[in-house]
Amino acid sequence: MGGLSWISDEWIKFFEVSYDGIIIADGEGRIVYINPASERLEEVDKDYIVGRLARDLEEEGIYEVSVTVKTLRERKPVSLMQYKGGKQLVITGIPIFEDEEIKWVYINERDVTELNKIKRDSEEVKAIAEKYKRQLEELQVREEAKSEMIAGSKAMEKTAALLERIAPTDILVLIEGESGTGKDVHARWIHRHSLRKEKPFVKIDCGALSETLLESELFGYTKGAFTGASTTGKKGLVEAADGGTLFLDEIGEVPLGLQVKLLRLIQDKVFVPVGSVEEKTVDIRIIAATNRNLKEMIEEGTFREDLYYRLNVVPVKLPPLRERKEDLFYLIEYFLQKYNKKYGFHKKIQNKAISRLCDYNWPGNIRELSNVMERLLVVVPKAAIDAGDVETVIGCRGEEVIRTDDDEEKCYDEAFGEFEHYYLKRMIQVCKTNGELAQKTGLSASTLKRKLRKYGLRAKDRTKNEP
Ligand SMILES: Nc1ncnc2c1ncn2[C@@H]1O[C@H](COP(=O)(O)OP(=O)(O)OP(=O)(O)O)[C@@H](O)[C@H]1O
Repeated sequence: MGGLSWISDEWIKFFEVSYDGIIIADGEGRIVYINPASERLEEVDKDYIVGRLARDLEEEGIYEVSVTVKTLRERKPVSLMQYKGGKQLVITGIPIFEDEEIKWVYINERDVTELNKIKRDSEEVKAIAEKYKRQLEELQVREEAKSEMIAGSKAMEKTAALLERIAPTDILVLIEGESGTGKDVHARWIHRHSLRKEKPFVKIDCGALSETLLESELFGYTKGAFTGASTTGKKGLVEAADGGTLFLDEIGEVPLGLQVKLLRLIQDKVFVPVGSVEEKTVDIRIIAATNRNLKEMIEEGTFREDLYYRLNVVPVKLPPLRERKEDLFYLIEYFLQKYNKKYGFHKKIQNKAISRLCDYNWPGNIRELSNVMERLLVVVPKAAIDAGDVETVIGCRGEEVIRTDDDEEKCYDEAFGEFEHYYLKRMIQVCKTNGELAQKTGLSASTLKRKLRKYGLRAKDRTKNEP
């Protein structure tokens, strides 16, 4: 091994099996050792290289740029990137000094072709994923824009006209309506027709989370704000909505403690992340929605009056479907087309079937109608849906439908009792509070209490005054 006789054979064995190329030159730049990996990477023969001066090999073109020459010249570690036979090599030269003179130059050569390919591939995969994500988002926006908001009845036409006027402003909107009446659809419509439409629309269901979780989801938290908090902290949804719209769904479910913080956000557009003392400012439009009677909640002391008046600048009331039967015809037609298109059908619906749909009370509102229409189209193997098919599909809900086929067998009291039982059960599902139940049924608290007991029904009320 020439000038390397001072290195033990054991060490040379390590060099020989190294995957990296290793070259050692002396202080004059004469190659004294080259390992098999370097021969392979540089496509050279050690018998031709060892004993030769690096600068001669550079002149001969064996090495395009000799790292040995460069290291000797610069007297410090040098790194170069070179291409050889389709390979990409990173070559590093390290001078080893003795009495301030360079005694040896140690050269390490690493093939980074695969590494770079993996990096390039992963960048390409990332770019493709990004592209698809963008396309998906665009598609979603277009789909959303396409999804119409059907408003056939006079009441809903008025609401639509109001929304058109207020959408381009930043005015606060409070949407009230039972579950499934279209609060989400209306909030998204306002955003899509606002000046913020290119910015995010962020929805949070305030009823789905505990107070602590809701606060950290909304306002985010700083690192280590609580046990289990991420070490980096987390941005909240309020910040995610910056520039766009924040849709606070089920606002009536926000606990009193958090209502003060929401008031501050609505009034001054400022908030404080959990665990922080610094206020942050955002530019957001707020739309809130509820299926609770907030006025009643104020009386009960469970909703702040100041927050209610702040939110309720423009109230949008969405009546239940049973109170706007005119819309039903348009909605039936809309869902018929929608699901025909989705499943590639050309099904029709007979007038008697429409009239049967109109008889139904729709406690689940438009969401229920949408589900029923989809089921009808999918499960009925006929070109035209008839009244019997509607009976079958709605009847699948068991006791939700009053069976009339054997009414003639019953006395008045029995038939009426069945109806009353069904009616009260439905109303309990629809009404959120006992006050609302009393108001909608027109029954006094004591009568309600008696009748509910008679049928073994329980109001799922959250108010204190049980009837
Ligand atoms: N005016 C409408 N035109 C067409 N489809 C509608 C309309 N309103 C609601 N829908 C449809 O009805 C379903 C329920 O609507 P949405 O989720 O907006 O109701 P919601 O009042 O927000 O319900 P919840 O209170 O349960 O969240 C959705 O599938 C929606 O697409």
